[in-house]
Amino acid sequence: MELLLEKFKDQFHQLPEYNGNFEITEYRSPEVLKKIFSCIDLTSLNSTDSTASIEDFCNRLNAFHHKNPEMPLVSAICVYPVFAGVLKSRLNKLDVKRAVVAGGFPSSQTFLDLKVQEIKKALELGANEVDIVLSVGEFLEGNYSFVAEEIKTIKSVLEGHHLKVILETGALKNNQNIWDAAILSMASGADFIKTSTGKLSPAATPEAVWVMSHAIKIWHKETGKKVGLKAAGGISTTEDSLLYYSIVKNVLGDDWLCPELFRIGASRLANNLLSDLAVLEGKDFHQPF
Ligand SMILES: O=C[C@H](O)COP(=O)(O)O
Repeated sequence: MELLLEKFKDQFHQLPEYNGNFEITEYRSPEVLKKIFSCIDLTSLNSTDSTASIEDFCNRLNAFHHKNPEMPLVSAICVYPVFAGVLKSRLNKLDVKRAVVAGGFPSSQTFLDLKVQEIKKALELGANEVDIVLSVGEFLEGNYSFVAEEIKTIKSVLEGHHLKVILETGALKNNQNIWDAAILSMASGADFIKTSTGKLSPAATPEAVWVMSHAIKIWHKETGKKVGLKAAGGISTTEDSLLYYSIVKNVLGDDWLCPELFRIGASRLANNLLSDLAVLEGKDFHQPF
């Protein structure tokens, strides 16, 4: 793994300076807002979540789509693993992914066999996407092979379902580490790389997403593989989401702007997008989420 990271270091040093100049006003249209809505992993990750509250969450999604069939579906509902069965039973009529955060989320500080057991159990209950957190402490110590082996082991039990690896960019200290964590995760089988758990500050930042987008671009150039990007944590306004949309569009291009390759994980964004869409289209969505 060290050799691989070394090989990609040169490309990191050749990145242009990050200047933060990403246009968003030109993208503020119903079409783009709907596209972003379709890329949301609608998230509920609260200590207070319960079977009843997640059932209610699913019922609200079902009711919203029943009332607004012209609206795209969100990409996924993302919950704790213990609720995977609720998603399976309550969302069986909607074509949305059933995502769980697993593997000792959000710290990742537990034994690999327990991580695997938790994930297998969630899959049995009906999860079909899994978000895990990279072992940040071991990564910062330079134990790259250990971190990579964990990800590979988890990927091997997923039966082809998508694995999203959370880098927890806010804990990685600098862009070189973000780049290395992105390359390590992609080399170990991540289908998506994701910025943050949302449980630590800073969460997603435009600069981290810019670095990760470039890593994905280089990885695609070198290997031919398209890895997705998920920005998550603290993204709540339409403006925030347009900024991430703009960064991905500028670095990776339109090909990446689809639910297969771009996600925004958020617990508060959907309502705000819908109320801005309501203003643009003269509708009323009643803040359903
Ligand atoms: O994975 C998703 C994040 O935990 C969501 O964070 P958020 O609650 O700040 O939107």
